[in-house]
Amino acid sequence: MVLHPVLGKLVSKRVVLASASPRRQEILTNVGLRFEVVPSWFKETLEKSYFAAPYEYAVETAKQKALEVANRMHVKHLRTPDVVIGADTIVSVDEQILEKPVDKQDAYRMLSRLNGKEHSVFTGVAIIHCSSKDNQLEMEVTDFYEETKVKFSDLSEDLLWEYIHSGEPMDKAGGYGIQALGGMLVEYVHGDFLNVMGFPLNHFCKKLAELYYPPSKHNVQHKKYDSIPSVDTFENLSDVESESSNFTEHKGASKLDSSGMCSSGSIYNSENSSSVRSGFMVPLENRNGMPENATRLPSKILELMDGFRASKALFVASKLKMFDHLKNKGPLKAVDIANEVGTSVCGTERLLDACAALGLLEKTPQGYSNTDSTNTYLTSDGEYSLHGYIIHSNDHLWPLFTYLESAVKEGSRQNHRAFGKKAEDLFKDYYHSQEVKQRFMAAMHSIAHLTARDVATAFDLSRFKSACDLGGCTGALAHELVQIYPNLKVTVFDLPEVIANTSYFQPSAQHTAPVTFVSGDFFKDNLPEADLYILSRVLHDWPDEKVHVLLSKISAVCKPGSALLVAESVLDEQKTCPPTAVLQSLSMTEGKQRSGSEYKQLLEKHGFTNVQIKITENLLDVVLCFKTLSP
Ligand SMILES: Cc1cn([C@H]2C[C@H](O)[C@@H](COP(=O)(O)OP(=O)(O)OP(=O)(O)O)O2)c(=O)[nH]c1=O
Repeated sequence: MVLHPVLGKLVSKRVVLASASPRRQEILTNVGLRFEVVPSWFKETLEKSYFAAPYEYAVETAKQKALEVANRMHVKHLRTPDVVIGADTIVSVDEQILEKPVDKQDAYRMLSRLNGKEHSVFTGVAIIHCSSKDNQLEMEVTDFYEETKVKFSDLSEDLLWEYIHSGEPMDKAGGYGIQALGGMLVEYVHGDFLNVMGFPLNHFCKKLAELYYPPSKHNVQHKKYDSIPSVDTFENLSDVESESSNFTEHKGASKLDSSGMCSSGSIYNSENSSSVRSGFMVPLENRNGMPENATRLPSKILELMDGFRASKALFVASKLKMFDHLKNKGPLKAVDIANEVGTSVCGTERLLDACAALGLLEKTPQGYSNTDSTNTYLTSDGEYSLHGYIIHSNDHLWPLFTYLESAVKEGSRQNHRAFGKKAEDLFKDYYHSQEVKQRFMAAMHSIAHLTARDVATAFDLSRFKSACDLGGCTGALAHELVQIYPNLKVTVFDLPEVIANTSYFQPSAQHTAPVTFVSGDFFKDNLPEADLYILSRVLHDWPDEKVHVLLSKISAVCKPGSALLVAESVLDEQKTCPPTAVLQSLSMTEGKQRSGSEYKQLLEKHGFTNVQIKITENLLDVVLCFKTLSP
């Protein structure tokens, strides 16, 4: 999917759409972007005569909408978003700006002006990247606009009034909605249709590409970002990715303080095709080479020092199912939640306040309520719930990490200290305790379900007729695959104890081809036949020797032209990125996280060639390779 790598840059960020427009929400949701909606309170009352051109008004309004939300979220809830997106759509005819009609007469006035003529629809968009430094909000603003020309046919008075009485014009710029009944009024459209609906998606993706994939130093003269970057292969992963990993190093945005003032001095300077600004913060150094702000609190370090408290607060609130109660009954006071879950009122209040401080809850005089992303990810029954993984982190990983010091000294797992059992014995518990098994499967399911779409679409797999997901657990990836590739038959192959417990995790309404579950041990048993084998989150569990055994087994059953898809978090060549994968290594299992070149080497050794790696930035990256004639 071509757009995906660019939008993928937003996956790990807290994205807020500062707009109440259902069309904007729909356009961004349709392309898989996950975001919170916080409608802006900015009143659209800027003095139009101050703007030289109509689009300048739309851009400034979009910017003010986004700034208002960024500031409000920072100040009111101490919950600074990473990215805030604002937009404003206007219709312009004869140099006049038309916004939403205030009543039916106003709608009639607007539609009559548009009747039989061509007009322009401008949407201004502001993308604000926020960060909080010593509790001060810092913002980098990028803005742009898109113009689409629309021509109305000659329309009769009756038709105009009939349209107005439909109620459709009232919440739309220019008094019409091209995407619904209003489409009947339109003779032609020149330009981006979605721009008329309120959000120029294509230009937005190009702007993100400029921000996240800036031209490299070497070819700055030649590289022009008028297209959206597509799949990163192993060969071309190098400089663009590494140079773009830290947003604050990018040119192409203006830096604002929380008052909305641009540090370069200019508050308004928009161009259609680019918005290159100056004004980057460079740490000042005094003569001794000591950063001048050394006496200010180092926020990153403080954040890390407090990280364990934050994690535990999240774990405990999840374990006590506080987010579930709030989803069903919120807003609730601390005393109500304490009564529901059987905890102390004072302890509950402190925990809920901590969750609010961490941005997981909203606190108002009416009580506490979940944020949108808490409803989506933290309640136990949501489709994209991470509850299973959080409970696994609390019950299994937390005790292990308590013994990290011994783990580092001894270079081995600490299961015996954390659980009084050796790792092998603990593993047997998974088979004997139904509760532990379900918890572990729920944890694996959470991650597999959340990453399934990215894994399934990282490469075009439509050429394959059959796939076998080795260690595919609950079938979360398999179900996504059959949905995306209707001609693909997918088999999940996993241990009998796992397969026996998959029914709980199956999607309730199955509109797609069913997935087949087969029990077996991929080290010992024959593998089902397939054109495409999948190993998702399997290889990092095993040391190289075991990986060789498994790969040679797959290679032996793979016919030439068949492929192997590996989904893992791929480390950079320095092995310091991404941090989640690097931190996971501290569990000291006998397996390990590997870099792109390590995966390439392992796979090539077993006759797999044309190794391509796609960095998805959503926990799991994807490696695809093909079996050649002779290993
Ligand atoms: C011209 C046209 C506009 N529109 C809509 C897009 C925008 O939602 C709306 C213009 O109003 P806006 O002020 O841009 O947006 P909004 O009020 O809907 O939301 P917010 O201010 O919270 O961001 O008109 C259509 O849906 N179809 C059309 O054909």
